Amino acid sequence: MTDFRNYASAEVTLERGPNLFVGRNGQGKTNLVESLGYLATLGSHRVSSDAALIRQGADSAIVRARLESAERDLLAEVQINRSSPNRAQINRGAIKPRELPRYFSSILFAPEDLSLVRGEPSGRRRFLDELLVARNPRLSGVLSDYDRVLRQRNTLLKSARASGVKGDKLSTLDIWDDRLVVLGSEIIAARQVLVGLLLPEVSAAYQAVAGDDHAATLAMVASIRGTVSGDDEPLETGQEPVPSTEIDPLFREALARVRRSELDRGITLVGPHRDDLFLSLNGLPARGYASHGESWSFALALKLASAAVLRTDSVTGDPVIVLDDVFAELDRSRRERLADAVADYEQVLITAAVEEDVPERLAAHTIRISQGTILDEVAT
Ligand SMILES: Nc1ncnc2c1ncn2[C@@H]1O[C@H](COP(=O)(O)OP(=O)(O)OP(=O)(O)O)[C@@H](O)[C@H]1O
Repeated sequence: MTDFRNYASAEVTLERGPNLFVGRNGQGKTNLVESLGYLATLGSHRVSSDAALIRQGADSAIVRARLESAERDLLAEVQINRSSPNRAQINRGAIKPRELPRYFSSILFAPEDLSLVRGEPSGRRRFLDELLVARNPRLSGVLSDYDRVLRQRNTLLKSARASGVKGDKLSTLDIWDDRLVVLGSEIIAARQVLVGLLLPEVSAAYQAVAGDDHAATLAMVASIRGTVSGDDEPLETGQEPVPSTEIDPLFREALARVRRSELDRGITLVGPHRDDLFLSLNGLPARGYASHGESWSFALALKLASAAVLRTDSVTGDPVIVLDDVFAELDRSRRERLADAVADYEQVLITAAVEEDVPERLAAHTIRISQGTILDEVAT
């Protein structure tokens, strides 16, 4: 890392299996794993803009990683720039930054994950979309095109509202509707397939971390079916997937149905940006019903399930598992069960302020961090 967060320059060697980063609060443990997360997702789990990732006073940050697996040995690099587009390289050859996730995958567990269960639908949509892109980087283009069309369509709806609805505005709206439906249907279909893959993994992972079978399930709730999720009210039920050939016509019908309200409100009311992932435990919605401990187990189960899905079909092989500050949040038995659940992943990175919170078998390679400096590496 160069000029990444509080690191002026630092280099660290990671071993196969577990690597534990320890240090007092605010020393740079999370910053370090965040830099690797950036290579995998081109984003941070803590901030939505890149500016905070660049060291104060510097113009750009660089993250460079040597990625080694049975089949290949790559040098991946990303330069995050304050005032020009980011740049990326593989083996010193330029690539588009958005292609990086093709080469490296990682699943990050963090205290913020609790909001996957208890928070707003937008967090669950982001969770699904990051996993979609990790499995199929081409979809990042589809997702960003959809966002662009959505913004433009909303602008048009607002201006139609302001100026009184005229015929020419409506025919332009029809063109945007078509783009919205084509891109949005692809996203809805891909999310449904993903949820189908996650489903068996989530129930197994929940049992593995909680030690109980609480019948953890998940299902998409599609706004094109008429179930629009309010951002603050928990949903009461999930739904069967929409057959893939029916998504496009259902989307068009839904747009026709809500057109008047859309023109009144100046926003797009149906589409994948309004969908939710419904989570339930023992037949009850997890959001609003599950206890704190159950919600944590569910959040961990979602992340473990993502890792299991990536491991079976990603060209990048096992995702690197990153457990950022999670052990402090868990009771002893869940700590042990989480350690067991990640034990057979090729590489696991753990951060902790209190070393004793982490099960001993994960402390084989311990790295101490203080004030943005990698102090020493202790092999125990
Ligand atoms: N862009 C930046 N430039 C300089 N310093 C930064 C930047 N971003 C964050 N920092 C500093 O990094 C430190 C936080 O590091 P980090 O979040 O990695 O802590 P941590 O070791 O994981 O701590 P904790 O155990 O509390 O989670 C803070 O002191 C913060 O001021």
